[in-house]
Amino acid sequence: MMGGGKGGADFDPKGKSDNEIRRFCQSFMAELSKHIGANTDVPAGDIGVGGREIGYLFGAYRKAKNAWEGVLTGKGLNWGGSLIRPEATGYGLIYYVGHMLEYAGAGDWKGKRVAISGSGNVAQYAALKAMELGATVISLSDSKGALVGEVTVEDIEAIASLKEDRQSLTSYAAKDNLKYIEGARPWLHVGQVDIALPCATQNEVSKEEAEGLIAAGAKFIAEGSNMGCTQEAIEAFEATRKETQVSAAWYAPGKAANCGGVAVSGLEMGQNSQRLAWTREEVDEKLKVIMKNAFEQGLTTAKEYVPSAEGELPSLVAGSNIAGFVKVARAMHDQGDWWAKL
Ligand SMILES: NC(=O)C1=CN([C@@H]2O[C@H](COP(=O)(O)OP(=O)(O)OC[C@H]3O[C@@H](n4cnc5c(N)ncnc54)[C@H](OP(=O)(O)O)[C@@H]3O)[C@@H](O)[C@H]2O)C=CC1
Ligand SMILES: O=C(O)CCC(=O)C(=O)O
Repeated sequence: MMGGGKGGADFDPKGKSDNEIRRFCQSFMAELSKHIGANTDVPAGDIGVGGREIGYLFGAYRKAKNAWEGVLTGKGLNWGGSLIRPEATGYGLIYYVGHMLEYAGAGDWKGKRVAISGSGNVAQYAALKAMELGATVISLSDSKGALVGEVTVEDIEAIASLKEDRQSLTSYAAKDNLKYIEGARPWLHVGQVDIALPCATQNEVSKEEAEGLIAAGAKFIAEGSNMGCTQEAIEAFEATRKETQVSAAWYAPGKAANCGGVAVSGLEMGQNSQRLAWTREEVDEKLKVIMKNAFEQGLTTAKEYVPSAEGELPSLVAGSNIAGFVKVARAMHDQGDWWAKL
């Protein structure tokens, strides 16, 4: 969502036909269209909302307003969408963690064991990019259970088409490489792990799971999901970060690590305004630059504001929070919302 708003509905698409979903989206937009606009709040996909739903919502908005505007992102490519928007959150997460690895002297993605939760949009593209860069993905999950084992590109493709039909992983006829654990999240079942990427939903890593991940060797934890880790889990990671760089677990919050999605939504709107369509390579390059900046801003702001011991990895959660706060506070100051002599 571009703008200050975020919203949703309690309509459960599971077990509904595409036509029922279409009718729901049209009714929903009959009211929502009064509150959004290309320069107000611009909704995008999120949990349970992908290209199909954005299409139905966009069509209903266009009819309600009798106008084609760049409102709603994640649009189809032949009606105003941007290349790389579907991939952006997952790819961006992997680019962001690439900078964490490099800064911490841990090399690149090659040979890393990566636990991922979720099996929707963010999880699928994070897994594909991690594999492309030489990592081994050792889990996926959904709201019903977890798949643990070495995930292949063919697994992701099959799961993507199953998820398109709103099926659960229970109906994935896993081959010998994957074990399905009903009712479980992956974190305590993956064995030795280097990187953990929560990519399903909020509060999906508890304190005990954070401690289990640390004990299993996880050194890098970055949220693809919004608020994926509980506060207690974040505290467990942050405590380890401070103790020693050798065994530090370095945590990156979703507001920085998953910003590639909203950033490419911004690029989609930019293209809509210019009536242009950039190539896949152009958008991917811009996404890489955006993720590098997001990492560096969090890092340098942490160094500026948070005292740290010699050799300690800077707190990306503090740095990203403070960077966001300072940006908004300065803009509000300059626009006269508050005053103090700076
Ligand atoms: N899409 C985007 O561009 C962005 C998404 N995000 C965040 O990333 C996360 C994933 O979103 P996205 O991939 O788009 O959504 P999807 O709907 O494509 O996938 C969501 C995944 O999470 C699982 N899930 C949903 N609810 C629960 C639950 N209560 N417990 C366990 N698993 C659950 C789903 O399982 P099932 O299929 O069984 O429902 C599915 O595997 C969300 O936190 C979202 O806000 C953040 C930035 C951008
Ligand atoms: O693309 C967007 O505008 C928002 C994506 C999203 O769901 C998020 O950043 O939480």
